[in-house]
Amino acid sequence: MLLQIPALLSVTEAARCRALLEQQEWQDGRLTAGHIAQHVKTNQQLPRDNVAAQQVGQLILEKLAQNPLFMSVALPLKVLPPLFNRYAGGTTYGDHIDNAIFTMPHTGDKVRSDVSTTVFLSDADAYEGGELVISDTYGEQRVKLNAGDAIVYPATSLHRVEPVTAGTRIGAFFWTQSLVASNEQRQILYDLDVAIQQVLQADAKSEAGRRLSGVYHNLLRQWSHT
Ligand SMILES: O=C(O)CCC(=O)C(=O)O
Ligand SMILES: [Fe+2]
Repeated sequence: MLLQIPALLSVTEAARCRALLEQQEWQDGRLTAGHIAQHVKTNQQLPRDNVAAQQVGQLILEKLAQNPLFMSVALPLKVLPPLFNRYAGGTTYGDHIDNAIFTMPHTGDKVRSDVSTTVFLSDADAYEGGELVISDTYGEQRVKLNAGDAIVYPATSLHRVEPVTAGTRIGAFFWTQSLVASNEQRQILYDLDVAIQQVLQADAKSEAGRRLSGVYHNLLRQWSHT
């Protein structure tokens, strides 16, 4: 399931992050690409030890932790610190599937990528092209969001970023290991959560809401791994 998270960062926050990141020294994205990505990746990235990138990454992690939509759809167990990329002058990232296992900086903890996220930091009208094209069970979804908005999608999906033919696209991207590895089970839990919130908004003391909430937690107990 693809889910948009509107205004994960405010327009002002996104502009401030973008201004800071623009001044940094960007590297060839191929440096961090695996064998297959080497051939399809021409974008740029900031190195993990870039201090400005770490600061913006920290802000994004704090915003995620306060975002009910992200918590509900991703059910995060471990979130890798965000990385940053830049596309301009026709650069692109062709079709690929993300690596399954990453290493958490500092701790060396292994993280399985269940959920992929891109946070758009450039305004959609600031560049041409640059759509994130994600293949899911219903076909190709073309995603191009405003600065501060994020898209969450299953890490199992084939995806690419179309060449940016004018202007510059800067974004953050990162992977999350979910408490629930299965896309299908996460989708069921998300739909159930949305329904429960609707029932409880209409009637905070709803008996049905209380029972459904119990079902949610009992399913999560069965399906989660920590
Ligand atoms: O730039 C994006 O939106 C996605 C980047 C991406 O797919 C990756 O780095 O694996
Ligand atoms: Fe990717």
